[in-house]
Amino acid sequence: MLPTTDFTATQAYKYLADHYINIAPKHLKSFFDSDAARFEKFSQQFEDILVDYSKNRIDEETLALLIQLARECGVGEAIKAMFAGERINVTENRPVLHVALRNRSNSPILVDGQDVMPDVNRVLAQMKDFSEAIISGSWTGYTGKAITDVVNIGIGGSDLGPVMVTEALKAYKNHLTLHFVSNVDGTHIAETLKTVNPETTLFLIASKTFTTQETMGNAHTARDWFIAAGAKEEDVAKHFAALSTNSEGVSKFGIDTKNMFEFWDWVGGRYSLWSAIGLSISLSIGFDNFVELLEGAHAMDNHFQSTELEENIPALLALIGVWYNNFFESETQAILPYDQYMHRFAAYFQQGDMESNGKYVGRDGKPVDHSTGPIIWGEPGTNGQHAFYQLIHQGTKLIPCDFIAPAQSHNPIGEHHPMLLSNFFAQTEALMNGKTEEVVIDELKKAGKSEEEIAKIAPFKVFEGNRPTNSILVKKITPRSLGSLIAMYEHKIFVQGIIWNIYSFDQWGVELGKQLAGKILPELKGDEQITSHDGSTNGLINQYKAWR
Ligand SMILES: O=P(O)(O)OC[C@H]1O[C@@H](O)[C@H](O)[C@@H](O)[C@@H]1O
Repeated sequence: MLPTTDFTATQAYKYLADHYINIAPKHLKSFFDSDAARFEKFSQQFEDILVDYSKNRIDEETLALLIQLARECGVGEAIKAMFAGERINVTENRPVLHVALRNRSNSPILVDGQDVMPDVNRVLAQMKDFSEAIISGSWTGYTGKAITDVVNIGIGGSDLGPVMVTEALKAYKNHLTLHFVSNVDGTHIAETLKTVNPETTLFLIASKTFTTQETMGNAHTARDWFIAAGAKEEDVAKHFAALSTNSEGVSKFGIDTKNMFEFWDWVGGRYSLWSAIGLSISLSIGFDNFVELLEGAHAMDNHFQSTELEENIPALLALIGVWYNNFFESETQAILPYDQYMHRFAAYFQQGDMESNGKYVGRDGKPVDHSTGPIIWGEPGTNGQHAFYQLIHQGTKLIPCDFIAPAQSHNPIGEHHPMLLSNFFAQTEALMNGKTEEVVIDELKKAGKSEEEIAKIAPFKVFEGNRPTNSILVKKITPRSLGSLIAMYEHKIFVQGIIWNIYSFDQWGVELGKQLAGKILPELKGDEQITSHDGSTNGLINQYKAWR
């Protein structure tokens, strides 16, 4: 079971609080000035991924204390408990075993004495056969034509992972066109259906619970559209498949359970892209590439499981995050991929991180007395540079940033990639070093400005720097390296949840809004005035009724 250590009561926390007083006034630049080997000391390479965390406001003592903190909080024991299939998702009484989905070593993982690997392998084999049949065209639609378009209907974890990965690995994509419908806003499904042909479209209804309002609404609309186009009930089997844990719900919807790709309640929605939920990935890039993605994640799992904390990449990233979150009191964490294909990576980890660690109740059932999960955000470079980097460079908030870039581009056109990478390198350097007043004045003098002009403008051109970043340089974004990267962030989130003494694998916080929407929906039907809510909610509903 997981420990319930109050992390602010640990010895290491107290040491870190004192140590922070020494580190806070130091400029990041000075750490490099005083240690020629800093890059070697504060970077780790895992396969084709180099993680450089040397541009952080840490020294060797900081890391040693953070590692002591991890030990006092039982991170090592927690890792063992997760991989052993213990029910560490206590509030839902479930194990947390997305690692089993990519357990390529096939070593047994027991849940209640039962090895889960035969089931995992069975569904993988089913995904392989299905993907091959669809891709090769041997699976045909109701008029005998091969499938050309795949529409994944799902939301949250049943959407974001497949979207992010199929986009990130677009360079590996085959002839199938992928579409993703998530929003219950009718516009999403309507605009998608305009672009596809019922005879050649496969719908994947992706929902762990098969009860999610948005997904069920979109799935029914897709089915009605399919039938209205001239297909018969019995044709549904050729065009609809379900990715779910709920076989009863799937049959009720009218999908033959032969077309159901199963997963299990020990797979969290936001950790499910490795499961049957990844079928759209396998269809888009082929099953062999999907397996490569799993292999990459498995390699990172092995690293995470067997490497001492001092060299454990997910743990180190987690600890550095805790340092900023709880000692520097930074509120957010930016994820900035310098890779256009990875344009949904930050959005994916908004769910991954914020749904996991956005909690104020500790594992002891009491409100915590410290800050927990950060606000995750980001956009691909260089777009972000021309939008929000101003605040990162000169704003009043400390924003730790992860910069991610591939050394090799899938589209090495002219000078584009060196241009992109020059920005990747320049930004972290600029954020660290800043620009002193002296340099600014010198530049202005050289530009022929008068003393008076210089005095007026110089303060605005100074950058204080000292802004921390991690740089994650990947040789190339391949299915394998992407798998490792995703797993790296998943485990980082896990370690932080353990340290913050919260449960990272439930999501009760999304329930209240759903419940209230369920109550409000029938109230929207008639024309009568609504008075059952507070003044604001009543006023808004009644105005909606007047205007619709
Ligand atoms: O896959 P399902 O059951 O339709 O759920 C979709 C999403 O539903 C949300 O309510 C949950 O917060 C997410 O974690 C989940 O991924």
